Amino acid sequence: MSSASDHLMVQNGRANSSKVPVGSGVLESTVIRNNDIEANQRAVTVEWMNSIVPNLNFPVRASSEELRACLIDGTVLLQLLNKLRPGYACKAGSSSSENVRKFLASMDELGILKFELSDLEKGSMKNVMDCLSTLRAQFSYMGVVSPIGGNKYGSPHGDASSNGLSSSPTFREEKQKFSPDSKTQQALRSPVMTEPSAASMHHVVHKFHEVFQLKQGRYSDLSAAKISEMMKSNSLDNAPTQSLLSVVNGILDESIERKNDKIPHRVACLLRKVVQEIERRISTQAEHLRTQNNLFKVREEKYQSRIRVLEALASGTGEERGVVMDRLQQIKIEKSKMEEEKKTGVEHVAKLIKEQEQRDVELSDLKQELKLAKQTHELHCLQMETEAKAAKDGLEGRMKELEILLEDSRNQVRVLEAYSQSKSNMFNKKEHIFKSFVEFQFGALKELMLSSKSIKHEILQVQKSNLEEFNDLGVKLKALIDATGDYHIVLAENRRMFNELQELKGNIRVYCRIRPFLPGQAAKHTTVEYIGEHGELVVVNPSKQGKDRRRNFKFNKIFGPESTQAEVYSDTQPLIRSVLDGYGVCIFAYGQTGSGKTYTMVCICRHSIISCN
Ligand SMILES: Nc1ncnc2c1ncn2[C@@H]1O[C@H](COP(=O)(O)OP(=O)(O)OP(=O)(O)O)[C@@H](O)[C@H]1O
Repeated sequence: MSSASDHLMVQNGRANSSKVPVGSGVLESTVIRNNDIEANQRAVTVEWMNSIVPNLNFPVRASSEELRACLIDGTVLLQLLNKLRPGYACKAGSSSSENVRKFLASMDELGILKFELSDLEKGSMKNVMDCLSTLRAQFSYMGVVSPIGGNKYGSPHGDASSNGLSSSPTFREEKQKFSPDSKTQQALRSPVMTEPSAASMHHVVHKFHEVFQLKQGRYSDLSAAKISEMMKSNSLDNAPTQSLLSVVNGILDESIERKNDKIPHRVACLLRKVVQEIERRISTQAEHLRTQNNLFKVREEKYQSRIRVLEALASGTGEERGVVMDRLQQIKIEKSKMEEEKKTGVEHVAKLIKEQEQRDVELSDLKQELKLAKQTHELHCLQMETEAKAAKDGLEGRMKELEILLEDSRNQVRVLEAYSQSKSNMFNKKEHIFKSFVEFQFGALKELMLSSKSIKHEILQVQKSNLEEFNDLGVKLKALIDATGDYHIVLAENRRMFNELQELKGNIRVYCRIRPFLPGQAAKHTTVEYIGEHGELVVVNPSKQGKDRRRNFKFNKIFGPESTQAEVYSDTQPLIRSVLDGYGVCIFAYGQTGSGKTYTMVCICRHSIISCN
């Protein structure tokens, strides 16, 4: 047992052995001792929980609130229960209260005084710790037969002597070897070995059904090896008591039926083993009952001491009365404080009532505002509905228009698709034409390239021939240039000679041109009598006599009435050449009006333009 447990036992011993004195000091010391006992009991229980639930490591001297925080969700309680009752396999639920209820139901099943859910939530933790302490004590001291085995598979409540086993010589001999005390101590020393788990119990039951119950009535036929195997294994220790009793009854019935009072040796050994096991369990159970009895005695002593304390208080001395008066004074002070708090509370309530009235007024105002807002909102809703209806109608109309537009658009799309298709066909045709054109152009280009090559070749040949011709022409041109030089010299000489000839003809020359009669002139009577080849002119004036009648004139040349403009120009043409050669020349006409000056100089011909030219 742990140190905490030892300490608890010492404290329990002191509490039990001490006599309760009369007076408040005694009361206080008793209360303190009871508190110490509870604290130690709690520490032992916590240490026991730490040893069973893995990784719990809860502080041994934890406070009530710390314990409450640890146990409130019920998972630790269910873990504890699953460790103590492996076959129970109680899973944690969705809520903490569900877990705690499962644990409490299991406590009901085990017959342990349980606590209430409210105790764990907000009440005293003492009831909780008492329950856990009882659970610890039950599983620690019951040892051999667990509450599960006892309840589920039958407990050895029956008296062993009733089966006649106590009268058996074999039983008496073995009973001396395996006394209850030694077995109990063994059970207390190794509770795990003597306490069958649910899983092992199930296995053993199955095995016993196979080996014993299925072959009931034929125990004598069991082989020695089978019996020794069963006796060697520890499965007999873990077997349910009901099965063990069934085996004993079966063997005894078999022996009675045979009526020869002989039991085979191996069956007798098995019988002895089974009886020893039953005896051990009975003794363990008796030990447990004694332990429980002691616990109940301890509790009775505790309650007796409390009763005595209360009686001492009830019949206390003057000193106690003083203590009581002091206590009463304190209570009065607390009462006055509470009355003040109550007064403050009343004022606070009045204040709250006023505030509530204000809130009511505000609430009524708010209700009015809410009503107005509701009406406004309803009007607004109606208006909105009207607008929504109008908008809906408009949207429907718009939808119809859009549908018509959509249909038009689809038609246009179809037209455009057809147009696009025709365009595409046209483009394909054009592409085909263009390709053929390009091919034709490529062919033509090739022909052109070939012809270009031939032309280039011809040009080169022509250039070659031209070069030859140019060379020949150069030679000829050189000869011509030489000849031209001679020509210029000859020309200059000729010009010089020409001008000299003009000078020889006379620098001042007088020509006479006789105008013919103009059409429409009445008297066509001429006065020119003679025109000589070398410029002689004879004019006759019939109105005069003598030498004035005939007058002779001499000119460089005379142009008669039949002379043309060409004839006049041919005689003056060399003068123009002299002008070009740089000589000064002046030609002017002289005569009376209408004599033909302009006609001769300007050459405006009215009748014979050709002749003028
Ligand atoms: N040789 C000619 N042959 C025929 N007609 C001529 C000839 N000479 C002059 N005429 C005619 O005579 C007319 C007068 O000629 P023109 O005007 O040349 O005279 P003019 O001397 O210039 O006169 P004016 O001094 O008044 O200017 C014109 O009608 C012209 O055609």
